[in-house]
Amino acid sequence: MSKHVAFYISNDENKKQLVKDIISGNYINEIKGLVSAVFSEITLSKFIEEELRHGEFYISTETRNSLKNSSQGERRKALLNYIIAQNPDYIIADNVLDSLDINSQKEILNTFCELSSKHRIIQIVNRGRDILPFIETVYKLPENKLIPVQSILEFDKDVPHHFIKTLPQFYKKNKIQFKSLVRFNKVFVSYLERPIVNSISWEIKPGEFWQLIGPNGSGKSTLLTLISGDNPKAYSQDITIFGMKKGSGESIWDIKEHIGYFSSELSRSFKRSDTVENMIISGFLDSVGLYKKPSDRQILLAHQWLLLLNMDKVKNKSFRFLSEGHKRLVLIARAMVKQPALLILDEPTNGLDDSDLKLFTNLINKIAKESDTAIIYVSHRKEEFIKPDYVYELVPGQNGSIGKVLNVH
Ligand SMILES: Nc1ncnc2c1ncn2[C@@H]1O[C@H](COP(=O)(O)OP(=O)(O)OP(=O)(O)O)[C@@H](O)[C@H]1O
Repeated sequence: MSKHVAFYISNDENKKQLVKDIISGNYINEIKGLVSAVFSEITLSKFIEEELRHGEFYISTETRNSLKNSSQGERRKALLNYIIAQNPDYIIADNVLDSLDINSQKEILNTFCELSSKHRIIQIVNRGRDILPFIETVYKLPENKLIPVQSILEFDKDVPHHFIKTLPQFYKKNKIQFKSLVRFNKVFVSYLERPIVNSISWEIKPGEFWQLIGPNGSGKSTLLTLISGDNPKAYSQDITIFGMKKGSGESIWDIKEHIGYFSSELSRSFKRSDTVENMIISGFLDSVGLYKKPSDRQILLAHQWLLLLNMDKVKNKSFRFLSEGHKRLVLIARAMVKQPALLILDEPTNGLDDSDLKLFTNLINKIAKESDTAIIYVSHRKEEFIKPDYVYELVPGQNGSIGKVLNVH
């Protein structure tokens, strides 16, 4: 078998099991008993858990921050440096380019290219375009059998991914009509005296579709937490959310009521075995699991979403056993059932395979077109299928990132 190989898998395949099987030498006999290191989200989550449990940093970032308080990109860079210091015989690299801005992608690619001259690299990948340049053979794993992929074109099979029905239009009685959803006026945030964002003036109006971009650590998630009410630093700033000035006595629920939220981490955090239908209905209550009897109207609306997603036949199945792509569709429906004024999508396509990516982005474009919900879509990748109305870019500087509205048309 060639030295550097990739396993091209879909979101349906069990990645944890695959990593175990690789390490135990089930697929590549020569690596049995050698020292491995795994570069993946799962490894990072384990280190973050250790940090929380023992209060000790096993890995720290360039800014000497804990992993928990670091941005996604900073975490990945820190993990790679840690792995290099361990000097393993081989590295299993899972979704290498996820969560990284273009410059960090280049940096990590270069590092992996250098590493490949000394260490065997085994890549796990679910997007054709992410296959590392030095990979010699790509395998698929139908029924756990290794089948070499003959041509890269195999990844671009054009499967139809449309949603035929229109979006459920079951409007809320007494729906509040906002003039403006989010208004930041010269917002400044620092952590431990390090300025993060500086003089951010940004307004989001009803129905607008914004993409928020900026390199790793530029403050994108920080801005989202200022909006969603999770960041106490918002109170000392001139921020108005849904017509309420921050610090004017509004509760976190006054804000959350109007926000639908989705991140790729969210789909991993649901570990209970709720049905697909209950999962959607729980979006009305912002709860994990369903503790109240839903109303007829709530059930009807959830069914309309199930029909739209073509998932009415699996409504009684456990959410946990859906493919990653289908889980995300259900979680978008969950975020949308209450017809929020604002839908926040934080790196929503991380880890999606080629096929699920198309399905997912089609749903987002449909929501942008057919509903009056405004969208903030945070992503590093230029998602070719996503068509925002506006792009807001965070540009880092010594005094924190400043914001720029880019012309997309
Ligand atoms: N609670 C905190 N304490 C200390 N530093 C923090 C905290 N939260 C965020 N930071 C720092 O603020 C900076 C901005 O982080 P943020 O997560 O907003 O960036 P980002 O643009 O979303 O990055 P990425 O794209 O990599 O996720 C980072 O350097 C991060 O380490």
